[in-house]
Amino acid sequence: MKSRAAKTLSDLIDPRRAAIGVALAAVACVAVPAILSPYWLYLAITSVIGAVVMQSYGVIVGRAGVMSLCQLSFAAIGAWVVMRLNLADAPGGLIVWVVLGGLAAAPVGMLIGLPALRVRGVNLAVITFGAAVSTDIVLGAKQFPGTEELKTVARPAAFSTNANYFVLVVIVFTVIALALAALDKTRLGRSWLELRHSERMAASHGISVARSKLAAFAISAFVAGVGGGLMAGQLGLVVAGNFAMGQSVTLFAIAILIGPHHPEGALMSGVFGAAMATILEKVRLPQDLGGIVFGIVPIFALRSGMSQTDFTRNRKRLAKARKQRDAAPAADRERADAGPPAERTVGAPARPIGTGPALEVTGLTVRYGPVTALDAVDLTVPAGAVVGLIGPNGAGKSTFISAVGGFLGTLPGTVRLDGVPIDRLAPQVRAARGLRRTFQTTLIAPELTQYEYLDIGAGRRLERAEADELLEFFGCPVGDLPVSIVDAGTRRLLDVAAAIAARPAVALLDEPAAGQSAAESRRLAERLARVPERYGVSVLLVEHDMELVRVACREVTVLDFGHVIATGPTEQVLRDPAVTAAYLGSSDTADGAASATALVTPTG
Ligand SMILES: Nc1ncnc2c1ncn2[C@@H]1O[C@H](COP(=O)(O)OP(=O)(O)OP(=O)(O)O)[C@@H](O)[C@H]1O
Repeated sequence: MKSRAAKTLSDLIDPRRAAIGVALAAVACVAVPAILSPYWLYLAITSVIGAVVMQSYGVIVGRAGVMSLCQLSFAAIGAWVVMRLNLADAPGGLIVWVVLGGLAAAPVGMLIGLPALRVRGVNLAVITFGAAVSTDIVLGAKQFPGTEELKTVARPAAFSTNANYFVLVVIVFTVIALALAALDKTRLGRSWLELRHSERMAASHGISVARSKLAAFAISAFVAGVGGGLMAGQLGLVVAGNFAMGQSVTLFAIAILIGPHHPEGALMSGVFGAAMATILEKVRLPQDLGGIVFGIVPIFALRSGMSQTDFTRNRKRLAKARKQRDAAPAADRERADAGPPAERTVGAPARPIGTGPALEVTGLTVRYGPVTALDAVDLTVPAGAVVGLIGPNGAGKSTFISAVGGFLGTLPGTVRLDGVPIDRLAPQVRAARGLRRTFQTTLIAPELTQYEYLDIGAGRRLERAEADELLEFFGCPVGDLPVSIVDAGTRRLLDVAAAIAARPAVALLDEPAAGQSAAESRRLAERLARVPERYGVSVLLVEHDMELVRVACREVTVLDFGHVIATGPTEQVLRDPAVTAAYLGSSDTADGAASATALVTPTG
């Protein structure tokens, strides 16, 4: 049986899909030039080149979720390089020039991507639009090389006719589509998906948000540059108007609407972008209608939160997954209800547990303006322990997790992991060093499957047996189910499994039992108590469920208004009158009253 861990080409590219894609491309290469008149063939070439440019939107907008409005500026760079090399009769010919054009655009993409490290959303859109405006101004003032001399771009002999040039652009489109599909399966591709949903989640899995975004800008600029170069090859001479900033915005709207991160979406977008004006002309409708349609329709896509191709693919995937789930043997569900297997026989070995504290926090202070959320908090998680962090609502528990995880920047106080100071490190570096966290609100990308999410968490490709063992242990349905069909409570457990999959020194778990029934919560508590011995991971557990805390934690620290009011063995701390008083102080909330009752009435 083939191992999941061995990353072969067929792991990166679905052979069936790739074969279908290549076959369709081959049919198009034969049929389109044979069927279409020269006019429509020319339009078909324009559409496929448009589709290549849209593939660049597919990377930056569709995959990474970054609002970029200057993709045509990158295309202009590609075209410029091709025209310059053509004017100089540089060696290599058009195909080499096109690649060089893409390579020239990539660093410019990274440069424009630098502000994206600090700003996002509309602000970033404005910055990228500024780049498009600057390109417009520069191109308006300076002509493309070769236009004065009227030296048109020389096509290679094999692609000199339009019929053959169509074949070339289809090949380029197909190669890019296959390369991007393979990239989707790599850690970089998955990191884009996480970025699109939550940068904090990505950082918590050890992913560098900066590197992933810059890579998205560079790759998307490369693809757009290739598109621009092909455009120069098609037209012979290009002018500033071919890359107008307004066009960049229209293509962005098409990207949001159609979803060019899927090959069929890129093609549809290319056809729309290139042929819309002609179709309107043919049916005798005013050209302005195109602009109005592209202004209004994306609003619907934004409201559904999905592009057209995502919507269609999602529906198919959900239907398939529901069938898969309903067909799951009853035994599987029963197993989730029973206790976990006594011994772990698969997967990576447990992390060796040290002797000193796994996590040692001293004097940690966090202020949000006038609110002191944490005031010189000390807390230790001994190696091999599950320690509870409890306290009424607003006590500072989540702030503590974020602060220790590095999500609130550099703060007063020290944080040591396995004896090594980590308090000056970025969140993704802390995660990579062995400090993982989960969030109160999980934002797992619904496009992922359970296995894919565990792979992201682990930072490596897990064996199927190892993935199933983790899922089973934490009470998730076993198998590679799409995340979109598992309920919110199960997603939290999946989050915990993904954190543990990385074998960190310490996992900070923020209310993992929220959304679980009392019985499920009890089961989770029993399993969490066994995490150190089973996986070698020490745990800090934030919870409101006192029954769970009692079963899972051997020690507890209690926070109230950002101060530690008690710390020590669980039962002793829960009987502390100061702790009960802190909870009763918040008994105006249902949570506080319930927790205060649970503190004094152990049910274990
Ligand atoms: N981003 C923020 N800006 C300003 N104040 C904040 C922010 N986040 C938290 N706080 C405040 O800091 C204090 C601690 O909040 P925190 O969310 O850490 O408490 P908690 O113990 O996790 O509460 P809960 O149990 O309800 O999750 C509260 O007074 C809260 O209002």
